[in-house]
This record gives sequence, structure tokens and C-alpha cells, in this order.
Amino acid sequence: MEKLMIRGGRPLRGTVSISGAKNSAIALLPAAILAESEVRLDNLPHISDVEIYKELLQELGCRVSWQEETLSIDPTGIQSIPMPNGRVKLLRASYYLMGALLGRFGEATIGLPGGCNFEPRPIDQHIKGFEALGAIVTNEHGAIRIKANELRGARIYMDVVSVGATINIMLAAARAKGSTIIENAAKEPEIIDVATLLNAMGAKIKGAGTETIRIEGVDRMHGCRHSIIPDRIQAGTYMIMAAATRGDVLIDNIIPKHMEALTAKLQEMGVHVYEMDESIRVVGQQDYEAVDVKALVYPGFATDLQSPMTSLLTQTTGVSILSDFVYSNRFKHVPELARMGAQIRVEGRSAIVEGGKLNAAKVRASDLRAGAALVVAALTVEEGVTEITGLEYIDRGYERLEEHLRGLGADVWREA
Ligand SMILES: CC(=O)N[C@H]1[C@@H](OP(=O)(O)OP(=O)(O)OC[C@H]2O[C@@H](n3ccc(=O)[nH]c3=O)[C@H](O)[C@@H]2O)O[C@H](CO)[C@@H](O)[C@@H]1O
Ligand SMILES: C=C(OP(=O)(O)O)C(=O)O
Repeated sequence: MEKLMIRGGRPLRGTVSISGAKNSAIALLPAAILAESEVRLDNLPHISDVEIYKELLQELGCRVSWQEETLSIDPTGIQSIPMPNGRVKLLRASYYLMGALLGRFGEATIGLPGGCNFEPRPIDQHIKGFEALGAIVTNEHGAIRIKANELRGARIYMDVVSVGATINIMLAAARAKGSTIIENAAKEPEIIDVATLLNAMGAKIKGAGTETIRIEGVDRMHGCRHSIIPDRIQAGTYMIMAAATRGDVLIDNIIPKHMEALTAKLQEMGVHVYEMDESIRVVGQQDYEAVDVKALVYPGFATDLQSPMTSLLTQTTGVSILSDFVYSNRFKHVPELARMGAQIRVEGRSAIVEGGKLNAAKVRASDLRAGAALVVAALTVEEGVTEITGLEYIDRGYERLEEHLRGLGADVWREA
């Protein structure tokens, strides 16, 4: 079992360049299925989720090739092959194959998605959307079968603001007959990125990034070239690491506007944060104020940064309350942080975090951001080596993590 070994206590210093966004990449790859010629995606992150998606597209008959950060997808040989089992279960975002195959072929059979299972993650809103577009959806032994004789545009009001359901409905509706209106849509930057790609492929989508998205279905879509937006969660994790280690780090190749909720919270704690056009400099301080954090849908504080933020809040001199209004039980990192000496109590959808020093321990990542939280915590520990297992989760979302951390002066290595 691979372990990440971290001897902490060193302030991170230097520059880190952020890759393309995981949550965009794994929606843009299946979106290419809707095109009838080659789609080229630039700035793609080298992470395991992208590798798995590449293999899924190959299983469906796409020709896929990597050249550094550019992935070319030629969907001319694609078929809607049923995928009830196998790699689809390794990924949360395999659910986008449902919308993309439905849009292209009018049918799809895809196993229920995997990914980070920090709590039950239903897909009822995705199914509600497909049904509204005229599809019949059935559950066949754990796989979702979706079939439509003809996809027709519809007005769909989302009961829950969902990133995945908003994107999935956009994918299916892009080639439906007539117009679709998604109300109460999610507004995350990744949704705008997907709409930008789809429009470059010939779709007619307006309003992405607002709560009302209008899609005029088109008959055919074509290839194009598109550059993926920077990963705001990866960027936020490095901002948090810089603050937690009292370091001085320039986080480069990002969109500072995407970081506003985190930037404001760090400043409230007493961290010095300087925004530039495409980068942010984070200068840590010795003393931090306790703060309360509420994870919400965008543009609120991202739930995906809630776990790493929990580790940072152990570095304050008071009691902070961190509540997650997106995932009420996303606290699997808390017992592991407790092994490192953290004083954290979970009450309902909140973690109550008391400031104090952490110590080295053997801990396990139970999901991607829980893993990021453990890395943040380990970097603050002044004596000894922290051993983190569960690296398959961390590798889902952080490109070249050890290399980046070593470049910033951290003492980090991987052991088999
Ligand atoms: C691949 C990807 O992009 N993953 C991100 C995406 O996940 P994902 O798209 O799966 O998350 P959603 O935005 O759909 O989930 C938001 C909330 O809605 C609920 N819900 C969702 C769908 C549904 O059909 N029914 C329902 O009740 C969920 O349980 C959750 O409480 O957005 C999350 C929220 O920002 C992030 O944590 C994930 O990193
Ligand atoms: C929960 C996450 O990812 P996924 O939805 O792909 O499991 C995440 O990126 O924090």
C-alpha cells in the first residue's frame, strides 16, 4: 500500500502553477461524444479521474490521444455500448455518459456512479431531467437504462441546485428537438466551461452561470479546440497550505474571481492575500483569528474546500464553526485529524474546531478532499513524520502533488 510521508514544520515558499479543473475536465471529455468530428482539449490535468475517463471513451469506440496537456478525442467510431459495470463505478462523473450518450444516440445504459462516497449522493435530479426531455428511465440491476424515441426540449425546475444534474441536462438537451429551460440551475464556473465548449461545438446555450439556462437544440455538432479553466479547488488547497504553514506562495495560472469566498475568509482570519490578474499571493502570519465558515453552492465557500479548511482552522487561537450546507455529513476527515491531536466535535452539519498544535500520526484518506485535509494538517506538524494512506483518492484530483510540494520546500515523499 502506497504511503505519502510528510515531515512538516517548514513554511511553503515559492510559486505553484495550477492545472486545468478536474470537475470541468471530466464533464468536457464526455461532452465530446456529442460532436461528429475531433475535439481537442487543452490544459487537461494529469489525474487519475481523467485517465479513467479516457479509457471509458476508448471503450465506447472513441480514438483518444494525449500530447502533453492536450487530449484529442475523435468520436467518429463511437457507439452507445451498455456500460453497467467496470470503470464507470470508479468515477462520480461517469454519470455524464448518461446525458452525452442520450443526446447523441437517444439511449444509454450506465452503472450507478462511484467517486467519493462521503455520504449518499443521489442522482434523482438527473433522472428527473432526462424524463422531462421524454426519456424512459429504468434501474436494471444497479445500472440506469435511459431510452427516448425522440428527445424534446422542456422546462425543468431543479428541486436541488446540482452541478452534475445541470450539466447532464445541458448535455442531453443540446441535441434535443426544441428549447429547454433549466430553472434553479447550478452556477459553478465549471458549468460555464461546459457550455462554452458545447457552444464551440455548435450548441445554442445561453445563461450558463446564472440560475436560468436556455438551450435551443441543434441537429448536429462538430469538433473544436477548447482550453479548460484552472482548477479552483486545487488552487484553494495550495492557498490553504500556504496559510497553514505560515509560508509565502504565489498560486499562478488561476482566475482570482473564482477564489473570492476563500480569499475573504482567509483575510478575515488574518492571512495576507494579494490578488493579481492570473495569480494570488498568500502570505501566512503567526496568529490567526477563529472564523465561522459556511460551505454553500457557488459563489459561496466551496464544499470541496471545507475539509482542507478544517485543518487550517486548527491553526487559530480560538473556536471556529464550519458548517456544510451542500453535504451535511462530509466529515470523514475529522476522526483522522483527531488522531493527529485535533480537537474537533461534529454536531449535525457542523464541525466545531478548537485551535491547537497537531502531531504526527498514521492516517488514512477516506476521500479526495479528506486526503487534502490530512496533507494540510501534516504540513503543520513540527516534529516527526506523518504517514498518509488512501492515496488513490488524493490522486483523483491533485496533479503532481509531491513534486509541487517539494518545489515549495516541503519534505514530502511517497513510499511503496
Ligand atoms: C464531478 C463533480 O463535478 N463533482 C462535484 C459536484 O458533484 P455533484 O455534481 O455530484 O454534486 P451536486 O451539485 O449534484 O450535489 C449538491 C447537493 O445536491 C444533492 N443532489 C444532487 C443531485 C441529485 O440528483 N439529487 C440531490 O439531492 C446532493 O446530495 C448534494 O447535497 O458538485 C459538488 C458540489 O459542489 C462537488 O462537491 C463535487 O466535487
Ligand atoms: C467530491 C469530489 O469529487 P467527485 O464528485 O468527483 O467525487 C471532489 O472533487 O471533492
